[in-house]
Amino acid sequence: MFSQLLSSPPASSPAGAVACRLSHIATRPLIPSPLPTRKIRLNCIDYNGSACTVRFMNAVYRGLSVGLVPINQMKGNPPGAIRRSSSAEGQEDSDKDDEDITDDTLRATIKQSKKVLEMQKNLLRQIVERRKLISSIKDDVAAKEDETVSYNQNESSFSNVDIDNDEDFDRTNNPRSHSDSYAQTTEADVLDYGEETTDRTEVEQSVAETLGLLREADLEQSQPQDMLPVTFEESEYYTMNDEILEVSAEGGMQGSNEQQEVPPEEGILDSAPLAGPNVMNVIVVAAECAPWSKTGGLGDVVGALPKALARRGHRVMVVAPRYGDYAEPKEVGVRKRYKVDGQDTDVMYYHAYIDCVDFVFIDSPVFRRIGNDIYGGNRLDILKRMVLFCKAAVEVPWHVPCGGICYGDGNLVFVANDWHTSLLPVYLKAYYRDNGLMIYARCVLVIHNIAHQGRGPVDDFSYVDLPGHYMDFFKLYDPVGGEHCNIFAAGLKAADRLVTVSHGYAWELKTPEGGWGLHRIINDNGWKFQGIVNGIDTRSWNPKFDVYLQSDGYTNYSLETLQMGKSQCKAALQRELGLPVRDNVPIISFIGRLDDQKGVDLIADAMSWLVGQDLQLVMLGTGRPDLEDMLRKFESEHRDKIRGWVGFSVKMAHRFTAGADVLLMPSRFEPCGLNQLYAMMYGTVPVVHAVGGLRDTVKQFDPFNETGLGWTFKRAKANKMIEALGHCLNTYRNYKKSWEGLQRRGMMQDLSWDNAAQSYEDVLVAAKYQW
Ligand SMILES: Nc1ncnc2c1ncn2[C@@H]1O[C@H](COP(=O)(O)OP(=O)(O)O[C@H]2O[C@H](CO)[C@@H](O)[C@H](O)[C@H]2O)[C@@H](O)[C@H]1O
Repeated sequence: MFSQLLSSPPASSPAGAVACRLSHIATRPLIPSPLPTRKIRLNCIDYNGSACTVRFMNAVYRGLSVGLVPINQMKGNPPGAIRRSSSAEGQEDSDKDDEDITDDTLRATIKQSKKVLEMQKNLLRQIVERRKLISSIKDDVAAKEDETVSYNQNESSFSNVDIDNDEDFDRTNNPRSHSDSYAQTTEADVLDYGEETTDRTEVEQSVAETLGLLREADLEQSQPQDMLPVTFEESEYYTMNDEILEVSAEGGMQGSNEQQEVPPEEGILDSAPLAGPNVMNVIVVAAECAPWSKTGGLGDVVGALPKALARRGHRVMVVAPRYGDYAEPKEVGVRKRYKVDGQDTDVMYYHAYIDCVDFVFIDSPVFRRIGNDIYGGNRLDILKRMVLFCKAAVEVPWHVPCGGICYGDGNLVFVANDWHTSLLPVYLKAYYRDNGLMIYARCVLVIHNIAHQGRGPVDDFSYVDLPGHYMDFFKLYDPVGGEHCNIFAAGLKAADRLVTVSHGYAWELKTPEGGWGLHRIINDNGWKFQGIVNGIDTRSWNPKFDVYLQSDGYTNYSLETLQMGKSQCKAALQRELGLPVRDNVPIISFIGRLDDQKGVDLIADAMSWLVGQDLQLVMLGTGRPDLEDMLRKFESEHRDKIRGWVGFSVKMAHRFTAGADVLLMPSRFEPCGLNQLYAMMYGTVPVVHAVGGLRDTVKQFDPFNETGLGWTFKRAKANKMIEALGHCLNTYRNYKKSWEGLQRRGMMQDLSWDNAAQSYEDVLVAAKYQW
């Protein structure tokens, strides 16, 4: 099929660049026939050195390259019919067309193509400008609408403020508002050019689609049902007049001197796919995905890693439950039925395409209205939800057409996350691969936190709906739980590869203390296990672009404006929390789930020392009721120094990070930790327990060599934490230059997901070729 067209062009072929550039197409799954296409013409040179008009057949639509076929061979031929078709008729047509093409035609063609490219360049510039404009207008509007809880010392305490999850996510719309603004930009652009010729509109639309700008709804409105949008690949090479021009999706032709001030990581490729021939279909499956659903770091990872994989050229989908009425995802009109505990349960699918990633949400009554309590309910309720979710998720590549075409099961790797989706690799094996289906699909399982495993009595096995011999995957004995059914254990055994979120945690997981009963299984599967340190979403967690710093006296800042910007944010935070506004008092912050893991009790143990210092302590968290009460109590006892914000507020998490001088993370264990990474990005110096990912990411400050990023303490004990904090405060107060050095080194790191995505790609490739 297309591989015949695209592989091994004659060495002399001027079209070699086109062909080689698109060679990864051959590795993609087969596409359904008849292939829905929409005509867009690109004049270029074929393998024989002749001019030809090529037509993208839904080509590279939404990251999936499905074909590049010379238009003169499309006439009457199915997609598989290619230039060197053995069909006599095809050969005749082809020869005749070749003869018709003269040098003049070629010159005219090249001229026309140049015009088209110039037009694209202009359009791209306009899109970038409009997107900036619209998103700044939207941010202003959002900022005005944003509920601000102004603190009144005489009235209420912050510790009484519980932030409603949904409400907060509504206010946390920023990643989504970007996508909205894309969509609006596109609408505006399309309107502007509404009077133009069809050809031009097609090109513009394709460019807009390249940028991920068109929403599903836009496409439905603007095109006949049977025509799918076409697009140039995010960044494509065209051979023109022996020149290779690279069209950058961001700012027109590469090499242009224009400097655009836009947030990084917009999910838009500005170069050829970095993954090269390793381009794959990747489906990330998780119980939460920010900004739609988030209880902690898992949501952040699932919201960001897929975009980084997409930037490398992979076709990437995220599958998560639909907990609420999300604005962007639209129903795809597919309904499927799965058995859970003997009962038929219907699911529907919602889809949105944002930042080059397909987000698919599985809708069922069991997921609705639990957005504020994703892991709530009794053990069996949660288990049944996860059975349904995993059964549905594993079939998504067959049932959910993303951009009109299902992913299919070829060249496919699932990435499951934590125990909630550990049934996925088991189902993939038991239902499909054991039966000769989906034999090329693989599953990588990522461990974000081994403390939660989906443990239950052995009888729980009856709910997972698997053949009896699979019991061995689940049955586990350990001194704590006795003989029990362990969902995570089954996933670890069945997955093709295992990843955890830092090197330190990878090591800890192999120990009895760190493996929480699963260390033996992890050791047995050590050959397929490795650590990859998380990255961060440097668009939403970036002091330069942070939308939560654009109102209430906060300000965006960067390395260049660090001192002024940060002290303005500090003053704004003190004002917002009703603390004395003083620039020279250090603010220490804590953000996190209030549970054993995060070591908030160490802060309690150190309270008398803390309140004896000239400092301000601000804590944001939700979780165990006794720890929530503790926060409230600290605040009421030390109103001049301490604020304990009980609730989940993404806005306040950003503002704490920007306004504080120090982030305290006394976690007992920490697989990776994202808050310390966010803190460093904002010039906030971390003081952490040297464990798991915290040890990997926070290098101890060395005052003699002026190196390091913060302070670490080796044991999770209050006195050790106090010691580290003491050094930290001494440096803050007496060694301003060293302090600034710490801040700057933290901010200058590349903490983006791009590095981690590359390592994930290696794992995906290893899984793909593993039998
Ligand atoms: N009250 C609150 N209001 C608003 N935001 C709040 C909040 N409490 C926490 N958050 C946010 O939730 C996230 C927490 O992420 P972490 O990685 O620090 O921990 P978590 O234990 O949830 O994640 C697990 O998975 C991640 C991802 O792999 C690992 O980094 C980590 O070590 C592991 O325990 C951050 O974005 C933080 O700002």
